Amino acid sequence: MSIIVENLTVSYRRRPAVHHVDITFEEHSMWAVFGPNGAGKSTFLKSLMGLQPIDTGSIRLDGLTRQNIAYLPQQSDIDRSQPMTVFDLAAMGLWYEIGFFRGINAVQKQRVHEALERVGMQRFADRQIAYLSNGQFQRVLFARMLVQNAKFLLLDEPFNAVDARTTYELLDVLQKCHCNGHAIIAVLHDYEQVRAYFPNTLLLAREKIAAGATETILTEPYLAQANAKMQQQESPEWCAS
Ligand SMILES: Nc1ncnc2c1ncn2[C@@H]1O[C@H](COP(=O)(O)OP(=O)(O)OP(=O)(O)O)[C@@H](O)[C@H]1O
Repeated sequence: MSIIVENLTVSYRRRPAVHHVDITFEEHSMWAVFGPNGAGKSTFLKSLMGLQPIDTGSIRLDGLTRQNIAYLPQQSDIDRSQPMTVFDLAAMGLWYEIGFFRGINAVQKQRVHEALERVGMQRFADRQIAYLSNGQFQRVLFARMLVQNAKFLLLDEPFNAVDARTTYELLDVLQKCHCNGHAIIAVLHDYEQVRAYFPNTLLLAREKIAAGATETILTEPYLAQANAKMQQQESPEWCAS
């Protein structure tokens, strides 16, 4: 089982945000996607999910269906004002199994409660999501992702605007998912988190700068190369090819 990305280019108004990227994500792997601001990290993740049209190249799901990939978008992409309880939001992880209109059975209900338990939100099951803190809301989004029970978990800046304790506990949840055989691909900004928790890193600066074992990728020469590449691409002379 793998996600195979070949020669991927994704543009906004003909300007590439992701440029000729090749990489394969194998099952059971744990990857950080790291790079400067505007490096195309979120765009890359959205294109893996089929949420962003691609210009060239391909994304092949080998031995996987879309149902096997769960996606946790940035909090800013989610409308929190709608009336919905914590339980209902977590239960949306069952969508691939039941669609919008069927009710959930006792076993599925139990799965939702277990997922809420794993992220420390079981006692808030009946609370409206509008009343949650950022950290609590992120815990519920993690529960929704756990309920889906997908083979690959894709997360876009999951710890942005989240308190330190929640970040630590959710990193622990991710590590357990990895130990239980799930593959994880997360866009992250925090160098120390990547070094401490993620065995592999894809370093992006619109192009792939490097990919592989984190200790060999998050090094001064590669990081400098990523920054230089971004500056070069910001210049008016840079012409995508
Ligand atoms: N919807 C959009 N329309 C036009 N341009 C966009 C859009 N989304 C992103 N971009 C541009 O594409 C480039 C890559 O953006 P993206 O958000 O993928 O990068 P990122 O690495 O996730 O950035 P950050 O770390 O700042 O969140 C940036 O130059 C950004 O301005």
